[in-house]
Amino acid sequence: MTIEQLNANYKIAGQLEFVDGKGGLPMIQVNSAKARALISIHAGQVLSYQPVGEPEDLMFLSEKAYYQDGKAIKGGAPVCWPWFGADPEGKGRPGHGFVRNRAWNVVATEAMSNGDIKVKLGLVDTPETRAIWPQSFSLLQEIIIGDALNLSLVTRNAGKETFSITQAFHTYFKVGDIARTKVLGLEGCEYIDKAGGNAQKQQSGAVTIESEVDRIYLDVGNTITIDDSALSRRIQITSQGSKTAVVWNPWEKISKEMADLDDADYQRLLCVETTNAANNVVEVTPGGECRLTANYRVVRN
Ligand SMILES: O=P(O)(O)OC[C@H]1O[C@H](O)[C@H](O)[C@@H](O)[C@@H]1O
Repeated sequence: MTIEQLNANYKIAGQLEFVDGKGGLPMIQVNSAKARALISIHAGQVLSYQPVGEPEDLMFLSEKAYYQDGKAIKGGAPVCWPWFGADPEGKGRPGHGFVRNRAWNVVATEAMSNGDIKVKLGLVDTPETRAIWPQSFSLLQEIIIGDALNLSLVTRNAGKETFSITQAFHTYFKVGDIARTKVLGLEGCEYIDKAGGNAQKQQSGAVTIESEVDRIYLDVGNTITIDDSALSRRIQITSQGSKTAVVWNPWEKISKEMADLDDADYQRLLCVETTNAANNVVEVTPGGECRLTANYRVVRN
């Protein structure tokens, strides 16, 4: 659909419109009484979210991000699906699955009675996706933009066999200064230290970032908080349908190596990802569905 057709079908006057985004990718701009947001239909990815009255975006979005078919957009809330991390079958398929670098469809937009804006984006299997992953599926992402940002990813098995998935909202949060940022809520959790030879360790106290951090926390609770003293804010992440969480910061060397990150970006980003990863594999039976939800809210004292 063209931008004109999308606007004719789904625009919400004064609050939501479709625009030609960077790289000519179609995007959704939300500007309501509660918040501003930018969503890329390509990749089904929220790129920006800022509640009214908050001085800063919640999300980090790289100045050097790619905006092209076949590439992931570095920043915002990428969707990793139907696997998190490297190809689980070692066949050389793309890391983090294949839905974060292809076009999704607009399913619906809605102005809710409480002033929130709801956007539904979808993706179903095609010959192209079945060549990568031989399953019939229907994926629906519900994005609710209000005082908080609520993301839900609903996986439906449209085939005849049970399939297994891992998945993530691989969200990049903006932080004022990584050296003054802590992650709370993971105290005492076991984690797989991907930057440390996949050793299993136990978290003692708050998570602080002083070098590359790439960890899958296991059996986590449903609330994790980013405490960012440089921006004087805390971001509360509440999840449902997830028993693992990933904390990632590339630190200096990887920031320099990644062409879609600026050298110093590790100082201003932190990924805290709501996941089904590692041992938290989810089975979806024919006709069945599973739902992964992440809710992001700025909390001030
Ligand atoms: O650069 P990407 O493919 O988006 O991946 C960025 C990072 O994502 C996750 O957090 C993984 O745990 C990391 O191992 C990976 O490096």
